[in-house]
Amino acid sequence: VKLHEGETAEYDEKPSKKSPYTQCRKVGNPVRGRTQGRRRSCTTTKLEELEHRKRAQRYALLGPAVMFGTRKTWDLGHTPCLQELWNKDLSLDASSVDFLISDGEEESSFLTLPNPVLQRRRLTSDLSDPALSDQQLLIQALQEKVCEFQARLRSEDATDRRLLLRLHTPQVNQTDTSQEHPLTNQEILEQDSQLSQAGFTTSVKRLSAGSQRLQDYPDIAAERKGHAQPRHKEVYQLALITGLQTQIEELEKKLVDRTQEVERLRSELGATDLEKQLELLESENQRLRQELKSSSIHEPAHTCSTSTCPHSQEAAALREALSLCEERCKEYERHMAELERQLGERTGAVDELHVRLEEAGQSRDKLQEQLIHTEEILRRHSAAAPSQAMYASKAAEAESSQWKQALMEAQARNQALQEQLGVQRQLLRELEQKLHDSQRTSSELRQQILAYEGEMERTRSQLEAEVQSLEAEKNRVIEEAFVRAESEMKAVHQNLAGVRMNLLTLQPALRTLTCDYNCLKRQVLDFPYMLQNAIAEAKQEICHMIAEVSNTNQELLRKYKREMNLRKKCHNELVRLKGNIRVLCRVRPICQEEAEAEGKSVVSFDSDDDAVLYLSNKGKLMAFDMDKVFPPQATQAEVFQEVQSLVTSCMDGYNVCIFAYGQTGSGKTYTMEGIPENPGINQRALRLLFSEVSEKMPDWHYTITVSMVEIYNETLRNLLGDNPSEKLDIKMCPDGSGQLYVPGLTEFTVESVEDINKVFELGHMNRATACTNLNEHSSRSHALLIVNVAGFNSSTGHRTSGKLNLVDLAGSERISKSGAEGSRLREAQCINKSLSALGDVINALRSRHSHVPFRNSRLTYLLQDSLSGESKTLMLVQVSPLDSNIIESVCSLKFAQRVRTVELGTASSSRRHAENSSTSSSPTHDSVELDSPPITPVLLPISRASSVGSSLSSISRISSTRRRSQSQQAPGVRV
Ligand SMILES: Nc1ncnc2c1ncn2[C@@H]1O[C@H](COP(=O)(O)OP(=O)(O)OP(=O)(O)O)[C@@H](O)[C@H]1O
Repeated sequence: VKLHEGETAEYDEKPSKKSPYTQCRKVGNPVRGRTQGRRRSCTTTKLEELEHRKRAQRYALLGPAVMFGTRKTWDLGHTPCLQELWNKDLSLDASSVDFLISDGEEESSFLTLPNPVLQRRRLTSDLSDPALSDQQLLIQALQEKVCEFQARLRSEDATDRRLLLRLHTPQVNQTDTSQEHPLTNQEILEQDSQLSQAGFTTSVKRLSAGSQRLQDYPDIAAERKGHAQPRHKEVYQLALITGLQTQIEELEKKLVDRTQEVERLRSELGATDLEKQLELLESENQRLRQELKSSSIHEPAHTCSTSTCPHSQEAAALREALSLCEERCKEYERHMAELERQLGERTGAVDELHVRLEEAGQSRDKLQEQLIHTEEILRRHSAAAPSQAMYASKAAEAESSQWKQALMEAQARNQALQEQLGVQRQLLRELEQKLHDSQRTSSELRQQILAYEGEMERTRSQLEAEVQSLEAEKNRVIEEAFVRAESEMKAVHQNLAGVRMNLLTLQPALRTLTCDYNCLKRQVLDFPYMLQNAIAEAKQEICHMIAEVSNTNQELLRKYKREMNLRKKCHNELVRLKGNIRVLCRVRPICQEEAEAEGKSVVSFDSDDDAVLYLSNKGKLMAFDMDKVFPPQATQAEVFQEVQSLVTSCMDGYNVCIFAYGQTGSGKTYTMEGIPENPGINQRALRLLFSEVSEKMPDWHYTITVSMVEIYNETLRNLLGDNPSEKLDIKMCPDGSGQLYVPGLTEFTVESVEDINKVFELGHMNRATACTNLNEHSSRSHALLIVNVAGFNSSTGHRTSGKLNLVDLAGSERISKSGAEGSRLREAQCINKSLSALGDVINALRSRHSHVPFRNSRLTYLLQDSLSGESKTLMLVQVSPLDSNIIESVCSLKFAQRVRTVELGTASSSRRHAENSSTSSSPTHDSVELDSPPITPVLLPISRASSVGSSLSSISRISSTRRRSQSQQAPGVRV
């Protein structure tokens, strides 16, 4: 501070309007060629200046602001020249550097330039002046800003400039060879170096060059020399402007870069590719269109030629496909046009961006021009007055802020444009993708079109070949037809000649025929009237005859009904006469194993009488008389035909009982149930009932219900119930009707054969579940199928109720023979007891006992209503033809014959014999005397023979006679 003050004092002691630089020059000039005294004083001054410069060098190291004020050329302040220098900055050569150093002045004068540090100190001292303090503060602020702005710009050029300076240093040294100031040059170089390092070298050089220009205007220079300090301010302002220019340049560069980048991106984004693709697609579309046109041109002719061809349908299909392809092509063309339009829009947007960029460039140029203009104004104003300079600098600062704002806006615009560019790029990518898709689709379509074309070509060739062949065929046929026509024409001509000849001869005949025709015509005209009369007469006759026939029919129907009633009465009378119990015998065939084992049948038949059965027992022939005997070859149908009249009786309200009796294995179950492929009486009876029911419709309505029970060891089981093991009981109806019923017995209403099959299946299944061995179990139990038939005549209101009991009895067995014990013995005892009870009941019934022992067994108790009253009973005795079973066969046959004989006896004698034989009529085989010969009259307790006093032969004869008379009556009697 002392030094500054001292220096300031020094300058204050020499108040002058000239700048220190001018002062120095004026002081320095006499040094070279004037008086010694003056040289001495000048030497002293130089020494002081050197001292100052040393100090300034030290201060120059403090920072760029200090260094900035150390060069003498900073007071030039010619803005245009500065601009020129700026523009020519890179073209500085050795001469300019030389000029920079020597600038046409003496080395001493250069060296005696006032120290900028002193000048700065002068400025600092000026701060004490209140009038200039604001201005100086503003200038200092501007200086700092300029320093900041220029620091970046100058750092790039610093190295180059320094190198240039060093290259020209020898010249400078040569120029400044003054012996008096050997260290001054070195110091200057050091200063330059330091300035270069600080980035101000360029500005200094420019300013040095400007000083040269300043010398071209001596008056202005002189004036400015007198205002050293204001010039420094101008320099600062210029530096500020320079900094702003630098920024503008940078922004310009950025703009240029962005523009180039936009261009590059445009090229990279494939605008040209898109255009190429568009061109390709357009050319492809053009080609396809031409192909389609050509194909459509060829198509009609082809169609016409092949309209009658069998391939026309195929061709039509191909044409259809082709039209579809055309439509698709059109659609893709439209799509392409849309894409082109979008591309045009994108191109327009890019052009618009270009325009905006150009506008930005123009605005930038305008800003530059404004800047130049402002600089000029500033320069002028700075030259005019410091206050104006300050104002100008303020304005420049304000403008610079505006420029900054403008630049920021430009940057923002640029950013927005870049974003738009990104969007456009994305859109272009999408369009590119769409174009790829379109290309792919068009290629596929092209392939399809090619395929169709190939197909059409093939079809066309085929059609052409066919057309050719057809034409050849046509020509051949035409030729043949022509030849044939010619020959026919010849024949026709010949015929025509003959016909002409005939015509001449036929004319008289024609006249005759015409007469005949006229006669016939008259007759034809009269014919409708005649026909009408004849029809009316015929109608009358027909009506008369129909009435007669109708009357006859009525009479016949009445007679038929009367006869039917008579027949029914006769049938019932016949049954009554025959007895309500009929006995049939069936001999089962010998199976293969039995034939192989024994192969001997002891049964024989009378060929003249089918009611007699012979048994050969130990060489003696035993004859048994039955109502009918079925030999082994008798079929199920034949057996059923014999019993069907009884079955239909239940529809008239009778109770019917059909039971099969015989030893085990004699064929009882086969006869009653049969086998699935050849059903027995049970199923056939129900089928017959169904057919009768349908026949009697609609006068009669019948309801058929079915129950199935089993009697095993005197226990009643419900075979159609949910629990077949449950024991049932037989009870008397509480209504006092005397009817029996079984509480809990299941009844099924059946209406079809399917229902019957289901019922039988269920009963069979329940019977099987109740035992371990069904066959054995079935042999030891009685199976009953109970069918109730209830009828109602809707016209007469008459009701009927009948019951059909179909019984498969357990097999009779000789206990003494089988030697059964335990449970088997009990089973046999139960079976024998029930069979004995059955025999007793039958005997009592046929003997018309007042008491019939129905309750002696479950079986007879259950069959009570079917065995008593008006009920009808049929016993089927099953016999085995084997010799090993002859005893059982004899017992069974004897039992059957007793039953039948009792029935045929007189009532009184029957009753008597029945009473006498009530115990002996039991069918148990143990009662048969096997050792004694089975003489029939003896064994028959109350035989028909005893009543009529005849032998076996007489019995057979009588039986045969009855059978024959019965069979003679049968056609009219049987229902
Ligand atoms: N008329 C016939 N034609 C052909 N085979 C028969 C005939 N009668 C019986 N059979 C056969 O003889 C065998 C015994 O018959 P089935 O079982 O009907 O005797 P069963 O008297 O019912 O015996 P069980 O008292 O033990 O029940 C069976 O195999 C059966 O098919």
